[in-house]
Amino acid sequence: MKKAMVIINPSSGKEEALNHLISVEEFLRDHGYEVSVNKTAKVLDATDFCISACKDCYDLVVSIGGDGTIHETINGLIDQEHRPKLGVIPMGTVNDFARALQIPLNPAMAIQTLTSSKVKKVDMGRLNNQLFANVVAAGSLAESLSAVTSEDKSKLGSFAYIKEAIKDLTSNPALHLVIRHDGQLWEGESSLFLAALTNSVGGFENLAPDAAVDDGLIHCFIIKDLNIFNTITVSLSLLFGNLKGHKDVIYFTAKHVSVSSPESVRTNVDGEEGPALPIELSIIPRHIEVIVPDEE
Ligand SMILES: Nc1ncnc2c1ncn2[C@@H]1O[C@H](COP(=O)(O)OP(=O)(O)OP(=O)(O)O)[C@@H](O)[C@H]1O
Repeated sequence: MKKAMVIINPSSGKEEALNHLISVEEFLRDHGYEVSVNKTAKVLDATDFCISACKDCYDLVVSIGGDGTIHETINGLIDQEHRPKLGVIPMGTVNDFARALQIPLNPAMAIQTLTSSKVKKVDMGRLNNQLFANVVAAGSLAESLSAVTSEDKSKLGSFAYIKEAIKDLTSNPALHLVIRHDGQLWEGESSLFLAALTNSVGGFENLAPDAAVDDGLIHCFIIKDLNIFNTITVSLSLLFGNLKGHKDVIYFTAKHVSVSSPESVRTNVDGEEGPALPIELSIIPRHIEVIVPDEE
């Protein structure tokens, strides 16, 4: 019999994940799976559950939660001989990973995709010794994005990030960053460095419109030191999907990137607080298999 492990974060989004648990279990059982359910209670529980799913040769791991839960789940796949397929029921406030893969944000519809015959091989990023699925951000802005409250995200959606960004860019100085990418060097003052694997970042599905989930590339944006006027124009470019065309934004793609700073700088990884600089980023092409909706 096929085996599915459900990893559910009851605290994600508006704390409604548990309302959908029985439907997920019933749907999987009706489709021939033996189902085990693991509820997360604290940081890294999802990673530990996913490691045991790999060791016990599960066919499928279903992550019910937000991008942070997916981040912790995929980190259980590192260096495992057997890697189950991943199914996603988006229950977070932003759900970038689901958006990028066109997985329905409506939970009842997302459940139906779990038996889709379409499986997509998706790139993963490696940051030092962990994986990331969506985005790494560094700079004072990244630190304040980590501080966006769940309450604000639920109320304002992606605009919670714009609100925090404008507050940050108008009050904090830019940082000195040293960025090496595929043999090239950029050094200067920057308000934010972003490395994206998918088109959707912070709920803005247009942030990196060229980023395909399986293109083997890290899509990088260096946002230079901004004054208040440029902060507004950069925010508008972001909204209208032309961030890379803004005169104060440097855009490039790479397979290896290192970021360091003489200052003490923290990062944000897949929406959660990440390690301090320096960081090394690389791409692991088509590393995990995600169940996505069948073609219309
Ligand atoms: N039972 C729990 N109570 C509180 N926090 C939890 C629990 N289980 C896991 N966590 C933590 O929740 C965070 C992940 O939340 P997740 O990102 O899934 O939801 P979200 O923040 O609402 O969604 P999004 O990232 O899409 O905005 C991780 O830091 C994880 O360690």
